[in-house]
Amino acid sequence: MVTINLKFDKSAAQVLHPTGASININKDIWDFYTKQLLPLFTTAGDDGNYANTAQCDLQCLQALSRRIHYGKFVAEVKFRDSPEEYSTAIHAQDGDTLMKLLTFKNVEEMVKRRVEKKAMVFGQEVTLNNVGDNETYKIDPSIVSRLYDEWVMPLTKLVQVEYLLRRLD
Ligand SMILES: O=C(O)C(=O)C[C@]1(C(=O)O)C=C[C@@H](O)C=C1
Repeated sequence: MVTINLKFDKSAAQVLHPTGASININKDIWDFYTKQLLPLFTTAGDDGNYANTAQCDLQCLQALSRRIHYGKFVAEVKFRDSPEEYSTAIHAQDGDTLMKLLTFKNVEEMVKRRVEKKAMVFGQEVTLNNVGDNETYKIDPSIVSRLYDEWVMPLTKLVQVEYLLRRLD
């Protein structure tokens, strides 16, 4: 059982429809993180750094969970922008149409390029004599782009669909 709690302050929570609180996909996040993402940038073996590793895993999982569950707020904004359009699909409980309505491929492409660039800029090894080595990064920037393409954005959209399906309850 994965229990990573998100703490939104009270005023933020009131922006959402109350049933939004019941949406929690931390189990899916745990699964892709441990089974698919970690093997992309770790090597098998035991370096003995258990405490540091656990702390870093926890930070990553919390950051991912927060980012993905923010989809509730994005969905609320989208609903308020076009209530009629979304309501028709919600009344029909049509998740596929909701998914189409809330998807913006051009934005997704921009996000992927931006996170890859960020991983290049902030993931450089900086030494005194050599500020920034363009060849060596702490994490392969293309994996960061893939992380968003294959898991972060799809799961953010899943949260949005789940939220919208219950938005008129
Ligand atoms: O920007 C939006 O409209 C979002 O819903 C966020 C997001 C994302 O996760 O970054 C998700 C779906 C869209 O297709 C584009 C981007």
